[in-house]
Parts: sequence; C-alpha cells; structure tokens
Amino acid sequence: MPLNSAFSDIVDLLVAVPEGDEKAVAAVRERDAQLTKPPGSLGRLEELVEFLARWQHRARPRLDNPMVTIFAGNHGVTDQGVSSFPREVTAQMVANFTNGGAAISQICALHEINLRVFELALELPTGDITVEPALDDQMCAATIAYGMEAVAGKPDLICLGEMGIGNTTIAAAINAALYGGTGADWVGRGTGVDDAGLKRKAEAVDRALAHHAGQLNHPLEILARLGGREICAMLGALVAARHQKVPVIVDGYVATTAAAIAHAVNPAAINHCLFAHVSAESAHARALEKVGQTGLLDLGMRLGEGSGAALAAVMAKTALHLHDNMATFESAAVSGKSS
Ligand SMILES: O=C(O)c1ccc[n+]([C@@H]2O[C@H](COP(=O)([O-])O)[C@@H](O)[C@H]2O)c1
Ligand SMILES: Cc1cc2nc[nH]c2cc1C
Repeated sequence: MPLNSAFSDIVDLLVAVPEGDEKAVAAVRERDAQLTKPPGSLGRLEELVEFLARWQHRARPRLDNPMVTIFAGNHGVTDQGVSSFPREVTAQMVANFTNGGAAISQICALHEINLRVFELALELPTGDITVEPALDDQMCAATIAYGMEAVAGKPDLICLGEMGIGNTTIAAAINAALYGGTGADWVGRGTGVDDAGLKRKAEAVDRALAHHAGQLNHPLEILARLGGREICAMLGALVAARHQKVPVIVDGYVATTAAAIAHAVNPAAINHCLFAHVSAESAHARALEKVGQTGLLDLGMRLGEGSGAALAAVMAKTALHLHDNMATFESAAVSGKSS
C-alpha cells in the first residue's frame, strides 16, 4: 500500500532540509582561536558554540530565548500494566510543570530557560497498540503539524521533552519496528517497574508487533500505529525547528525515538539535533547508536520531561557565555602559543 497522502507534507519537509551554515562555523572557530586558552581546551563546549552557529545560521549565535518544550500524551497501552504509575499522573504532572513544582520547572527557573507545555488530548488516550492502531494516519499527521507550533515565539534553542505514562513501552515498540529485535531488546524499567512489569512490557511490545505485522513499512506508518501524540508532536517540532533555523537538544529515550522516525525518513533530517544525555533507560544507548549519536552527558538520569535536555542547554549557555565574554590574547596582553 502506498503511504497515506496525509503524510506527504511531513515527508517533503523531512527530505528538503536546509544545510547548516559552515561560514558561521568558520567565524566561530576564528574567534575561538583568539580566546585566552590553549586551542581545543574547552573540548565539547567549543563544539556546542559551533553547533549553535551552524544551525542558527549566525556567526555570533545567541541564547536569548532558549525554550524547553514538554509534549504530554496518554497511552492506551497502559491497560496492559506496563507502568508503575497510573495514567492520571500525566495530567497531574502537567499541572505540576506549570505550578513550578517539577524538576524541570526548577531547572528552567534556576537557569532562565523558558518552559512551554503542550497538552495533547490527555482525556483521549491513544489506542492500545497491542490490539489496535495508536492513531489513525490523519490524527498522526495533524498532531505532527500541531507540534510545529513549538517554533512560534521564535525560540533560539528548543529542548525537546515529553511526559506520558506508558510512553517508554511505546518508544520500545517503535524502536523494535524500526530496527528489529524483540520487545525484550528495547524495553527498560521506565518509571521503575519490577521484573514482572518488565516482562509485561516486553510481551506487550511483542504482541503489538505481531498485531501490526505487514503494516509497518514506512517510519510514519510505524509512528501512527505504534506511537503516541507526544512523539508525533516532537517530530513536528524537530522538523519545524530545522526549517526555522532553530537548533534542537533532544532529551532521553522517548524524545530520541521521535528523532529516530525523522532519521529513518532522512538521516540528514536530524543533523541540527544534539543528543543531551544517555538516559538510564537501558535501551537508550542502543537507540542513540542507531541514529549515529552519542549523549553529551551521562548522569544516570531517567526522568524525561526535558530534564536532560535542559541541563545540556545549561552547558550550551555556559559555552556561549565563554565564547562571548572571554578576553582575547591581544586584549588581555597574554602571549600566544610559541610553536
Ligand atoms: O526518556 C527517558 O529516557 C525516560 C526514561 C524513563 C522514564 N521516562 C519518563 O517516564 C514516563 C514513562 O515511563 P513509563 O514507566 O510510564 O513508561 C514518561 O513520562 C517519561 O518522560 C523517560
Ligand atoms: C512523578 C513522575 C514525574 C515524571 N516526569 C516525567 N515522567 C514522569 C513520571 C512520573 C511518575
């Protein structure tokens, strides 16, 4: 069956991605060479400034308006006992994000990062993927389009985060469909399931793969049948960001899965994405490997809600502050390298 025409626009956007600005990167390197430090001594912080310049298309990148976006969705697959928390926690945590009580709220407040929460029909969980499609193609495409709203308000950096009880099972199903293997290869403990819960997760993924066999021939079909609203919306945000010259920092296992869909359509579509960290969710390292990436940080975190991405943004803010404000060898009268 040909791909549903509902997906034509998103495929076009993923295929026709603009290149990065190498002139802007060259300008950053030239300035970096003048700063009072041995060349290369700030390691990946130097790459972070180049990353911002390349994807903002600016010789002097800015972080005046960095934004964490949290996309929240609910999942029918929670009927299968795959999470250690009940589904209503998704909406309760959304309230906590806006009231300032969540970890991400406090990271953002401390480091002056904007936080925007997108609530995606929480009262309407997706279909239980073990017995039906998560979303129909039209709803999937419409939710991708809705995620593109993330670029409104002209952020200069987007940190992609999510909240959704049950979504580590959804991420596992998508990865298994994209890359092969069984449920056991792609599930982890999520919010903290015990061994019996882990087995239920693996079996739920296996049942979903069997139920949808023969219907998972395109990354966007995989997304509609096995995905979630927050994963669709993160995909939309990611691709819109590329077209609006906004670099993206991707959070943990679930956010990486949205990037994996983009990567499966066109590997170059995620070049403007930095992968914040390697989450403690056991399959995240393998998922990163599949999209040819490594995590910037490794803090043993497995929270989601954009928390790892926000901490990587703090690193990026620090890197840019140094780039903008350090003295040059000339201005500080420090002798340059002798050989
Ligand atoms: O993205 C990750 O690496 C990650 C790892 C473990 C848990 N989470 C978060 O935990 C929730 C999903 O866990 P679960 O057990 O309900 O599937 C969801 O809200 C995610 O943001 C996220
Ligand atoms: C309390 C709680 C907070 C979260 N933040 C992201 N996912 C979460 C899952 C739970 C259960």
